[in-house]
Amino acid sequence: MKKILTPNQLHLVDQQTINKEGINSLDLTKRASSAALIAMLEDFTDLLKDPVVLVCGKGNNGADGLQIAKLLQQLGAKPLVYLLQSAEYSPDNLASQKSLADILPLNLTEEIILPEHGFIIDCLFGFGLKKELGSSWKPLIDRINSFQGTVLSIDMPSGLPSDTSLSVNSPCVHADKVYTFELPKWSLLMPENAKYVPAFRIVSIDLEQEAIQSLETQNYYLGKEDGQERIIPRSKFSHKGTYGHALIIGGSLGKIGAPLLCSKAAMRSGCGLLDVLVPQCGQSIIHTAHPEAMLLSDSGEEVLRDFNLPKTYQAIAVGIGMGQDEETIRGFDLFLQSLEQNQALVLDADALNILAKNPTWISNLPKETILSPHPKELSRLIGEWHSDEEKLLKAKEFAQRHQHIVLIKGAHTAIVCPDGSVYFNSTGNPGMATAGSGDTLTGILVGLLAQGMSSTDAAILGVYIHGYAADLAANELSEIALIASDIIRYLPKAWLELQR
Ligand SMILES: NC(=O)C1=CN([C@@H]2O[C@H](COP(=O)(O)OP(=O)(O)OC[C@H]3O[C@@H](n4cnc5c(N)ncnc54)[C@H](OP(=O)(O)O)[C@@H]3O)[C@@H](O)[C@H]2O)[C@@H](O)CC1
Ligand SMILES: [K+]
Repeated sequence: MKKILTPNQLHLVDQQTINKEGINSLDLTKRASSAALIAMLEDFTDLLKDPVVLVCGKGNNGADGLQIAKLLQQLGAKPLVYLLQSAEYSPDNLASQKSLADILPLNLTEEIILPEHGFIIDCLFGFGLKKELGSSWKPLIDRINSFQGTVLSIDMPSGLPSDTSLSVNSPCVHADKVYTFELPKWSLLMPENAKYVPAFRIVSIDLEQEAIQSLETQNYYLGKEDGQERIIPRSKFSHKGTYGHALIIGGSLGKIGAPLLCSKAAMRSGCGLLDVLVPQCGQSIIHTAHPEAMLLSDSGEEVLRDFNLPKTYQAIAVGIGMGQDEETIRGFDLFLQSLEQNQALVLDADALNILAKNPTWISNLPKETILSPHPKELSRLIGEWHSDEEKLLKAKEFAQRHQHIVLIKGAHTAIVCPDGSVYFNSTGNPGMATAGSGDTLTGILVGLLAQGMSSTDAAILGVYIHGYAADLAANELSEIALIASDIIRYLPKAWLELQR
């Protein structure tokens, strides 16, 4: 997994890379620039043929821009290069200026000339931005944002501080894509910054891994290897008992689809045996639609009432489609009280709503329960927030206080752990914003927990593979047409790909 570091830490890693390799800062800037250009050319082949304007600042982000301009010239392109007028350029910036013949002066009072189409490469500020940009920057940033072509930002969209969220009123480049060096930056992952960063690509520049390892952080970005290394291998002499017995509790009249999706996803994630506890109205539905699952009977006709568990389970998921009938709430309370402290548990949907209304019941949850709320359910649990940062802080405070895992679902779902670590997911797409998507995640989680995985590992692998299956599905079916059943349908492919 990749660490998410602060600007000071990033500077340190740059410095240690320079020291360890015995190179100078300009060498690293050149390396970064050519890596960024290669990535941009892979994504936008027209970059060599359409008009390109580089807008460069006075620091090393600007130096990157000047070096990219030089490389573009060497490839036969004729980019326009604007450089911010300043009395204090960084040394790399000054050195890079020398290698370019035609540099146009950029000052905040004069409008830059832009072509009708093509590209702007935004190199005004990278992670060196110390605070939000003042209003004097607004005309220039507005001009860039009014450009009809494609805006590519180097390292950061200029104006977006890398380690905090931006206040709504400060000027900031709305990039079409950001090419960020080596490690993802905190603010690129915040949903409220989506308008500045609709997409980003991490460009490796071979920074010193030892230096990165030595730095402390609680924030991580998940990659494929993090999913891969958590996969449970299946042994030749194993049997269904080896892979755990899971239980799914949920459903109510009109909402039997939720536990059905959940149970299918659980078995498609490798658990050996699965029981489903639904009210009577759902039993034949589950039996017919998911013959691999076994049914437990509840005396409730339309809603769950008994929560009567005849045996013990390696993992239980509860809440999906359950509703909040008085009888269900009473049964759920008794169920919580009956749980062993080491019971692996996932709570979703109405289980969370009931908990939010009865916060003292939270103390009955086994440690490291995974809570998988959608945003409304999350706010009922942790209270309202005014920014992504506040949301994360509140979720973290909740996770640490109660020693549970809280999922903040969305683009880059955050897995907030009891020790304060936060893992941001890298898979998934907007096609997942559809009914039943959360039920499939809960199914995957309980399926993994049943196999004996720790809650943190199950959350990391579960969230990753859920998004990965949805990405494979969207590639073939489109984000628009994607439905939750497709995520389950593509789980086998996702597991195969992840095992490669
Ligand atoms: N060898 C390396 O280090 C490598 C670095 N790399 C590249 O360098 C970038 C980091 O470079 P950087 O540290 O020079 O910072 P950068 O983002 O260019 O901006 C700093 C300038 O902005 C100014 N400034 C700040 N806030 C401001 C504000 N609110 N309003 C106005 N001005 C403000 C600040 O001025 P000051 O306040 O210090 O006077 C300073 O002049 C990084 O993102 C990556 O692209 C890669 O090539 C890999 C190798
Ligand atoms: K930039």
